[in-house]
Amino acid sequence: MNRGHVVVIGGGLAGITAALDCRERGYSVQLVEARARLGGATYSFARGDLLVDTGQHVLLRCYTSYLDLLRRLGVADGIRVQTRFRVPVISPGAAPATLTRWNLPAPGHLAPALLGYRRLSWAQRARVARTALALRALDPDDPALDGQSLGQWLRERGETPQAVEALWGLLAVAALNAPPENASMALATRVFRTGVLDVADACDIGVPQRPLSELHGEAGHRALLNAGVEVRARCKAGTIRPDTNGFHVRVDEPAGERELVADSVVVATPHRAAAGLVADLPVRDAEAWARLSCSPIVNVHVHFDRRVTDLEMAAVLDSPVQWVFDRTRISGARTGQYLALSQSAAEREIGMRTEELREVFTPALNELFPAARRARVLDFFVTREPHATFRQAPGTAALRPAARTDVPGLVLAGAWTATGWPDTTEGAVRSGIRAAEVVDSQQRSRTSVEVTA
Ligand SMILES: Cc1cc2nc3c(=O)[nH]c(=O)nc-3n(C[C@H](O)[C@H](O)[C@H](O)COP(=O)(O)OP(=O)(O)OC[C@H]3O[C@@H](n4cnc5c(N)ncnc54)[C@H](O)[C@@H]3O)c2cc1C
Repeated sequence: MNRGHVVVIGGGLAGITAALDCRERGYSVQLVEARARLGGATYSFARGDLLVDTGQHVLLRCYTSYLDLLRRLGVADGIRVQTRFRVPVISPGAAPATLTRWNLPAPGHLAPALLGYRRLSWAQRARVARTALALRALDPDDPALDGQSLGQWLRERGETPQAVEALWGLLAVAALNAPPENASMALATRVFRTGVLDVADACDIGVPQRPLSELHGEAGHRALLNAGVEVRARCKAGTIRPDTNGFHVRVDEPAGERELVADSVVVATPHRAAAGLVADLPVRDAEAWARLSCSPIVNVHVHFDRRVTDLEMAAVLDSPVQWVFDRTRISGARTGQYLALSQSAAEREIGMRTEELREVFTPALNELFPAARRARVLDFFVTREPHATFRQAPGTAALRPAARTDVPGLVLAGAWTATGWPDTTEGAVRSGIRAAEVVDSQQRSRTSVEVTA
């Protein structure tokens, strides 16, 4: 049965999910993607003998929709989730600390680790416990929360700058790609409640064990073709024109320009591209989407000629390095050790040249890992994503649109839409699921009106 025809614009995780779900609901689907590959913001490239991910995409066990998508794509084994949350926290010249959870019901699962977290004084640890309980009582969907920053809220609870830096900020900067002073308290509440405080095992960290292009773009492409979706890569959507029967989508592809005709259109592009695509349509507040702005992520990649650390992953304090990941096995490196340093909210680093970054990060690694001083650097390179996420600042909840627009049949998806989640792989997948639900409910009500008319 064909319930109608859907064009999905954008082949990131949101578009892949929306296309698969629409197909499963009985629609014929075309997915158009401007680039030569699917996967959107998540991709890998070859450099020498390394397969490099442009960003380290970690997840939490509470990313249920994303993990379910990977099962549907047949690549669930490409993720390893810790059996129990454990993050080493290292800093130059100091004994490492560990953040971990115990097998206790929430929120007690974190109490032993907090008690043993030597980066904070006893008074600071007691304060953190009280603050965590207060945070647990907040509602992430409360619009008032979005008016303030995590930093301000923590200060009002008496959290010291050291506790913010060594604990709250450590997690928030990575999760929200924003420092606590610029992070929406509503999104921070979502991260800390859903990801850390409410359910004991929600915080277990998952790390992709295969390059992201394999996990998302290639597996997604295969699954879409198997499901019967027509995938048009190198196909950039230009304008969307509605008529009485649906939509005409003008696309530009290597063979030339053409028009696709659809009953429904899902726009699953980043927010600025989406605003451009709907600019001529009566979609309320589209011009405000630009105010979501962007936050950069920079990854510094260092390939040593030998092992310099046994850590697979660590958070770093008192150093320019934020997080370090051992990518040796996953990248297929044949010699030495390949580390990726992931720098979120990288406003400073995004404008620095590779040589300048080398001058900062080589000594920083030497301080963290003494074995690095004797190692030779085989390769040092940088990947910069200036538009990695939208700026997850106070006031952005009001700017994030719902999937349903004012134009029936025109539906939005993308990690930047109003999922209630931060700009994450989980948010992207949830937005795709929601977009397919809206397409289906609108199409059903339209066809039932036509039948009764
Ligand atoms: C460096 C980096 C690190 C990250 N780390 C993490 C992490 O650790 N954990 C986490 O959960 N999330 C992380 N994220 C965020 C996560 O990658 C995104 O939230 C998610 O991938 C967004 O998916 P999306 O489908 O909404 O958008 P996108 O992936 O941006 O996909 C949109 C697609 O639309 C296409 N497009 C745009 N315009 C057009 C057009 N006119 N016609 C056709 N196609 C078009 C684009 O080419 C793109 O493929 C990170 C992101 C980056 C960049």
